[in-house]
Parts: sequence; C-alpha cells; structure tokens
Amino acid sequence: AIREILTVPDPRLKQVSKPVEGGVTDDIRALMDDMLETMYDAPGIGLAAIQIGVPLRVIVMDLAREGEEPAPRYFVNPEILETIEEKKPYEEGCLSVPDIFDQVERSARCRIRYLDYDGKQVDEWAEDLYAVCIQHEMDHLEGTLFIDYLSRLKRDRAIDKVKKAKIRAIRED
Ligand SMILES: O=C(O)C[C@@H](Cc1ccccc1)C(=O)SCC(=O)c1ccccc1
Ligand SMILES: [Zn+2]
Repeated sequence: AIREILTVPDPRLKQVSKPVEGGVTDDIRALMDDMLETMYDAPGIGLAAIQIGVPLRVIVMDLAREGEEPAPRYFVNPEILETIEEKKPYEEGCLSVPDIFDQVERSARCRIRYLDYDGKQVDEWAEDLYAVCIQHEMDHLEGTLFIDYLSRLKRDRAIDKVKKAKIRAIRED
C-alpha cells in the first residue's frame, strides 16, 4: 500500500531508528513492499522506513532510470563498515524535503553490510549514485536530513518553503 511520506518539520524525522530484531520476517518484507510502492509513486530512488513513520533500520532503493528495468534493492540493519577519504559533491533531493535540491559532499565509495530481502547477509562496496544514495538513506536512520549539512540560512529557507507549499496545498483542496 502507498503510505504517507513525512515531511519537514515533522519531529519524527529526527528519531534514531532501531535495529530490526528477529531477522527478515514476512512482516518486514510487507513493510519493504509498501516502502517500495510508496517510493515509486513519489517518485524517488530511495526511501528509509522512518520517512513513512516506522522507526526501524530498513531502507529500499531503485537506481534504475526511466525506461530501464526496475532494480529494487532492500537493506535491513545496514551498516557502513568503511568509507574512503575522497569526497564528491552531488545535487541531492529528499522526499521529506520536497522540491528542494542542493549540493552535498559525501564519500565517493563506501563498504556496506546488510541483510537483503531473503535475510541473507551482503557485504559490498558502493560507488557513484549508489554511494550517494545509501549514505543519504543511512543518515535518515540517524535522524539526519541532507539539509542539516547546509548553512542555517539555507536550511531555514528550505523548511519555510516546504511549510508554505503545504499550506498552499491545503488551501487548494
Ligand atoms: O528522501 C529520500 O531518501 C529519497 C531521495 C533519495 C536521494 C536522491 C538524490 C540523492 C540522494 C538521495 C530521492 O529519491 S529525491 C527524488 C530524486 O532524487 C529522483 C526522483 C525521480 C527520479 C530520479 C531522482
Ligand atoms: Zn531523504
């Protein structure tokens, strides 16, 4: 089912998400199915469970472009084990900070470990957009948004713009 995506300044987005206990159960898989459906509908390329109000360490992602075969990825209890020194800037967006885009620098490559949809442990290196997106999503699990890396002025302006857009949307209904 498509779930509501929380947007700033919702305080729930600042929660630190808890690890999934008891492995990848059918309930966790049902949650990830809803997350993926919600992400595709937005549309987006990633989603953390806290963005639909579930404070669990679960992430979904699909980096496939328009017209390409969907390539869904599922991450349960993901950890970043290593990052390299080299940093790269990228123009990021966030479904919880709609219509705001700004440059953020992150490690160019990182080594991640997680449980996949079937509960199997995966340990792999991420680079390019995969590295950018997984670091963005992992931040969500710590209650951190990409606008937290911007200046206070830019962050406050972004939050104000999202607030105003929400009020406009309510008036138009
Ligand atoms: O809020 C999120 O986690 C989703 C976010 C992920 C992300 C995007 C860009 C850089 C880092 C992380 C988004 O998907 S924002 C929407 C977006 O970037 C996009 C939407 C449609 C097609 C392609 C990109
Ligand atoms: Zn985000």
